[in-house]
Amino acid sequence: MLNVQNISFSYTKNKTVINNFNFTLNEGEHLCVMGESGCGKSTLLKVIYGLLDLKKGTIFWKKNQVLGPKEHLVPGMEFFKYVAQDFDLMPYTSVSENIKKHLSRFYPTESEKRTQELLEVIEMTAFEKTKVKNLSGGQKQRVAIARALAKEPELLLLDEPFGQIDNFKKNTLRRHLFAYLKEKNIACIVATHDKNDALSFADKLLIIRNNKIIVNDAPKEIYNNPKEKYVAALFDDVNEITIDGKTHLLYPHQIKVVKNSDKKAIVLNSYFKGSYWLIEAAFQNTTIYFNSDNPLNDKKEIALSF
Ligand SMILES: Nc1ncnc2c1ncn2[C@@H]1O[C@H](COP(=O)(O)OP(=O)(O)OP(=O)(O)O)[C@@H](O)[C@H]1O
Repeated sequence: MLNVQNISFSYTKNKTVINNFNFTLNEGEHLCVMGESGCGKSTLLKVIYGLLDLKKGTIFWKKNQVLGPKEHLVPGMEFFKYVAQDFDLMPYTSVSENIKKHLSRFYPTESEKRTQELLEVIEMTAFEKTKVKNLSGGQKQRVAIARALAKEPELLLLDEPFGQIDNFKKNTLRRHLFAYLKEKNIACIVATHDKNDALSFADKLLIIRNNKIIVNDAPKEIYNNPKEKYVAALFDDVNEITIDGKTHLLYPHQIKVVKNSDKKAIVLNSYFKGSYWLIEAAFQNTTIYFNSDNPLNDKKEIALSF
């Protein structure tokens, strides 16, 4: 189990980036870390991997304490792997050599089998002989993930793992990768801006705001009962609507157009979203967003139900 206890970290004296974080993660569990840009997601991964020295607190993986560069000559924990945003690969060697570099040369058959297995997970079998320098950003990102998995770490730390990968590939890669991690009982922590990483695949979701953890729970709980607008806005457009003196946070799919109601709005815009339209409308001195099967005419008055 990963046990993060009362940790704090700052790069400079007067600005704390991680302020008293506490959480645990079991073996094989999958945690997503979300929050606005600059809130400290990447820093948290680096601290857990042992690349930075903590100001306060402790991190343990089972009985082993994670130590920073001050106390650990070669930074980075042996049973962890960390894939940074700038995946540092060997550009002049092939995709399969990059993966194999981390496998034992004494067992060539095993090593080849494992490389093939990982090439399949990242859907790069066709590129096994291609030099890394000739790959696209997204392809390099996939090779970096396979390389990190080569030695089967106990904990995998991924920083925006699908940031450079197109939607089509991203969806299959996510499914393959997270199923593979579960099958091998590899725990993982993913720093992401993408709600799909969290909602469909994470066991737990941790949300950071102003350098503090504000929520740590199952993604479904957080999505269904967002504690504040900041949290709901990580998943979708969110409407803050006051009804009878009480403020409600509503996602666009929770507002419907009806024939009659006392809640009237004026349509401002309709945005095509593929399988539905997102309607922008003026309601009680504020702008709201909701979904509709069809576009609505600008300036039209409509009745809504929440
Ligand atoms: N090496 C550094 N030296 C000083 N400050 C840094 C350093 N790296 C990051 N920071 C600052 O620490 C804060 C947290 O940065 P971090 O990269 O962890 O955020 P993040 O949540 O991962 O952001 P993003 O989502 O944009 O990747 C930011 O204010 C950033 O400017």
